[in-house]
Amino acid sequence: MGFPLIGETIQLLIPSRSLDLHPFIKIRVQRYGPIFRTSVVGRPVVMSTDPKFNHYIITEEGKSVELWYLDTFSKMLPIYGVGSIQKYIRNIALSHFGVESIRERLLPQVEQIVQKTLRSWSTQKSVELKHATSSMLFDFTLKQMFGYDSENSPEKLSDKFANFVHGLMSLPLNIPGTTYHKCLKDQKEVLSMMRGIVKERLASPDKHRGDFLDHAIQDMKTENFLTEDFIVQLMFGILFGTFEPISAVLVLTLKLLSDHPLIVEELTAEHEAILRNRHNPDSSLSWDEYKSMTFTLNVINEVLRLGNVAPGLLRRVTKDIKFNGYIVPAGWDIVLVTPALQLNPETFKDPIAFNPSRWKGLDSYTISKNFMPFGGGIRQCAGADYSRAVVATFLHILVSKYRWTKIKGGNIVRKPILDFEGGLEIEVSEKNK
Ligand code: HEM
Repeated sequence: MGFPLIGETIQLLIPSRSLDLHPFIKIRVQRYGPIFRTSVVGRPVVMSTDPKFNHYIITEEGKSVELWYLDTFSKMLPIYGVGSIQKYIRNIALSHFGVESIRERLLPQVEQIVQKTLRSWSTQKSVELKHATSSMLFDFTLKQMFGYDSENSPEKLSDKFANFVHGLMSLPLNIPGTTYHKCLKDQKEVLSMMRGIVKERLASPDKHRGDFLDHAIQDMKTENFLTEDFIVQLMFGILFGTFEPISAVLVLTLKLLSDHPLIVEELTAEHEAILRNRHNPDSSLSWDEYKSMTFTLNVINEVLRLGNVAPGLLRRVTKDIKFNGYIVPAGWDIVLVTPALQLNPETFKDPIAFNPSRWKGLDSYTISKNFMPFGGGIRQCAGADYSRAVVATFLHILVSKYRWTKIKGGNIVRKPILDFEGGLEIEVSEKNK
């Protein structure tokens, strides 16, 4: 359990520079077995790499466990709720970013923003990918939510949001000059911009745009918990879900692809075939074309498996849990270490190798039990399909129309959230120029 109060927090936060399972987990699994206890950020915690226990806990949501996030996260992102609030958030997110919306509306719009972004990158000497993809996703998500127009916005709000995200993992010391202080300040500014938009909409209830914000305002008539402040926090929370993980996946994809030219060739062949088979070469990406990207979707699965963007699922025990002769008492926290399953050599041979072709041989049962980049059970990510569609569309335009080379960076660091030291700088140019 480590030292009094801080427990083993420092050991957990020691950065690891590999895609492999964090040494904190590896060492303890070797020493104590697949389920062990520790103390982190002043809390007693059980960490599990055991598939059976993990699945059991996922099905216990709302019975003997509930969602838990680190105190800094829950203070800054108070929106991830329980019960009817959770259902509401899930449903509204799915109705704007779920499969139906992707098929009916989003796919061509994502294609357009990616085309515009890549065209602009191709005019620059170099692009820092994490910053540039985050900015693209920020502008696009807010455009979907309330028609945000980044080009005519006086400030680069995506930079402020990036500072906020960066500060979330810093020491929570609110003193001028600290990262955390800046994080709170930037969060306030983004929230204040959103609050202004919500107020404007509430003041002109007759105009209907049919977007996310209209939907939420409409629901204020039936859902008591939906206040002006709740809607602002809701949009902020969904923005966070989009901004950080998708950009991390995009950066890791390009980092891994730049190290594996043969995989880029196979990917390019798939996308050139899609373009060749099109009746109208100017038509936009269709749902059927997206669904036909078998290899691309294997590349994305492989990146999600290795990336482990969510380093675990966090739960708090509300009623004593008995498992294999042990008791996890109420009040303890549980971390389901899903990366351990995704990097298990018995399921994924040579687990650290980037090998998208491995997915051809995996059956759906094995996948469902061992691959959980988007969580599982009733809390399974509402943005999973959208995230896959964004990455696939990005790859479609990139490999069919552009060339890129890595200039520098792409050094992986887990703290324990995936990051890239010094970012990843690339140069992009149009293929036919
Ligand atoms: C690569 C991108 C993403 C990853 C890896 C990811 C991962 C996850 C994970 C692991 C969970 C489960 C958390 C838990 O059980 O504790 C989750 C939940 C959630 N995600 Fe995502 N996410 C991604 C993108 C998105 C996007 C784009 C959206 C919004 C459009 C989104 C919205 C949500 C929501 C609303 C929940 C909560 C669901 C609930 O509590 O019912 N996510 N996500």
